Amino acid sequence: KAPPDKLSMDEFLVDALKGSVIFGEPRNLACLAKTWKGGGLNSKVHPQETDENEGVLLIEKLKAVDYEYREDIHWTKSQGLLGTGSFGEVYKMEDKETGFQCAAKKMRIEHFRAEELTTCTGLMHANVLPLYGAVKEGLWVTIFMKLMEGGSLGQLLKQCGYLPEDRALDYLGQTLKGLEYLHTHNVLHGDVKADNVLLSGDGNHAVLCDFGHAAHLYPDEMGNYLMTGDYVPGTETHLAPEVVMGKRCDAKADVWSSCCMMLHLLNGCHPWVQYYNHPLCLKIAKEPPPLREIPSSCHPSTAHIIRSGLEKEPAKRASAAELRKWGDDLLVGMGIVGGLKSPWRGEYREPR
Ligand SMILES: CN1C=C[C@@](O)(C#Cc2ccnc(-n3nc(C(N)=O)c4cc(F)ccc43)c2)C1=O
Repeated sequence: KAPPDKLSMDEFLVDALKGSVIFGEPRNLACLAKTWKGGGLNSKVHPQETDENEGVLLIEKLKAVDYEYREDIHWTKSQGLLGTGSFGEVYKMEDKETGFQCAAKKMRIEHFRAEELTTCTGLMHANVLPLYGAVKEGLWVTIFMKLMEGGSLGQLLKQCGYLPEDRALDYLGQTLKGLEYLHTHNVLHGDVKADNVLLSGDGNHAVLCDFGHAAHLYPDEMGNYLMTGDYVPGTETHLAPEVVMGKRCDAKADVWSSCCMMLHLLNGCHPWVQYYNHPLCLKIAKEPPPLREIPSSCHPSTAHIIRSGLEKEPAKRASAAELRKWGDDLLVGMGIVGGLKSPWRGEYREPR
């Protein structure tokens, strides 16, 4: 290891942060998270230090005490399980000192990918779930985030079958706004689907969550921003052709997934599964896009948006920004400016 005066700023920061929980900056958390990858140093070198507690809290309502933030001592899970994300369970939690409530995703360190934090630290957008901090306690990593009382779009679909077109268009539009922001910050979400879109208590505000499959996008010699590193593929039914073919992919992979999600919202079932058996990867690579699953009752412009996002060639596929713009114009065209016509938890609709 380089002598202290030769450490980079980040290495210096991490050295100072190891073994403590502090109130700090997103950048501090990103640096520390990189040392948690692969089970962290201590789990191998010093197995006895498996209750070491370190991390960075990003909001003042989560209060570390004497550089510690431990479950059941400083914070506690309240009520039941909210959901299960990629490799983790999500709970409602409460800070014991402030009484502040938020959500917490807890996972074993072997399942933790530093990208889950390095991709979302420092990002702030109305349609991206805010990060409140993260701590490691022994061999567990817990990530804190804003509580979304409306639950996930996946849960909404289970309750009401499929969504009316105006609601589906509005949720797709909000998801595309979040994707547009991530893509301009060279982040690929990697697992866009209804389970990873969360809703406010009144169902009107949607945010993208779960960066467990996210990846940083880097420019190649041609200036295309491509994904590198160990991408863990997302949900099979929503994977883009270039992903199943193992090609290096770019932000357009998220656009394909967002339109697979739109088919799920409109039909109440995932694309492909009604026509093909597993493994679906071969079909996604070989077959034409699932355009026959676009409901015939859809507005022609809604069908156009989905077709443009389901182009098999990434270069020909629309970007998140283009689809979002068409979606906005369509909602205006449909006369939906002030508010949506259909209730957000309407009557049950038998999946098509
Ligand atoms: C910013 N950030 C930090 C961690 C993160 O990668 C995640 C996640 C994740 C995965 C699955 N599910 C939920 N999930 N969260 C909530 C909530 N916040 O209220 C929730 C509520 C549910 F009813 C069901 C699943 C839920 C959250 C991420 O994005």
